[in-house]
Amino acid sequence: MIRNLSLQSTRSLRCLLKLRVISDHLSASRHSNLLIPSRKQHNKMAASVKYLGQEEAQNIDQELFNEYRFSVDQLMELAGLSCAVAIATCYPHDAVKKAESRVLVCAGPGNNGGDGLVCARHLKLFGYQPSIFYPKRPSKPLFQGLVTQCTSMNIPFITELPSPETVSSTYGLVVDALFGFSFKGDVRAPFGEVLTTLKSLSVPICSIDVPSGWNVEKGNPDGLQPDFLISLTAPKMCARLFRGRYHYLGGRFVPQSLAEKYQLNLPEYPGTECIVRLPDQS
Ligand SMILES: NC(=O)C1=CN([C@@H]2O[C@H](COP(=O)(O)OP(=O)(O)OC[C@H]3O[C@@H](n4cnc5c(N)ncnc54)[C@H](OP(=O)(O)O)[C@@H]3O)[C@@H](O)[C@H]2O)[C@@H](O)CC1
Ligand SMILES: [K+]
Repeated sequence: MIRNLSLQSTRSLRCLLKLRVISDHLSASRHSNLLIPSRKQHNKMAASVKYLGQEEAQNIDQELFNEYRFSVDQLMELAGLSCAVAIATCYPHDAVKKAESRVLVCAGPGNNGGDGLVCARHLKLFGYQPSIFYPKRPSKPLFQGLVTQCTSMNIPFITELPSPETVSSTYGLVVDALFGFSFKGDVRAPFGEVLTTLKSLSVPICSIDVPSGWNVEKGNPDGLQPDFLISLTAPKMCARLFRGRYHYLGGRFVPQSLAEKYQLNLPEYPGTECIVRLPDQS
């Protein structure tokens, strides 16, 4: 009798889990049925897409700039746009709980932060109400230009990061653009407390390229646990430990010869889309 019961309960648990996966796909694909690869494609991607080490990611970065002569601005614009498209796909206006779809973008001192500024600008154009927290700004013209563009589009910059409770009650979504694949060692001020605040939020966190504060290869079990991750160019090794709901690939700018040289085995992007969903790692 007990055996039957437990058998039944495992069966019903399994079908509940299946329903959950289907409903997740349906809710995300409600706005983007093109972006959810079939189960077959999923399996193919899971099997073959390459997860990059930190040095490899930096080498590809350098090759894009030095061999292929891309400018940082070009890649950052494409990367930031893909972040905004993926976020809008997964968190359409009605899903961003707070009134006027308020989003807080936390930008760091490097190019990951630059992606965040570009993402904020595109989210504004998509009808979201982004604000930006940008505590440490590089003095380079690229970043000054990005700040000017945001300011001229009435995207406010906040100078202090409020308490987790205030952030969670003011914004429906937080974009983590603090650190990407060049994060190294223990987090240095002023970003330690920023990460502590982000870890205590009760609203979804969308991480760009790498969940900030994670070791790019080994991850960080005590670190941020974002709901959403968009890997740029190709996923980093730590992305294998991502357990949120949405994992996307963006930054559709990799020349075939470079993809072949590093055997990236990137999945196909559907049609003209600038993002593609990657399979869950669970
Ligand atoms: N290549 C591509 O395909 C593309 C790459 N793109 C984007 O570039 C990102 C990589 O950008 P990135 O190299 O500027 O490094 P990033 O991760 O932003 O951080 C560097 C900054 O963080 C700081 N810092 C580091 N460790 C720290 C710590 N423990 N505690 C505190 N601070 C720390 C470090 O300071 P430093 O060590 O130099 O003093 C430096 O200021 C990549 O993830 C992607 O998002 C896209 O734009 C386009 C396509
Ligand atoms: K990040």
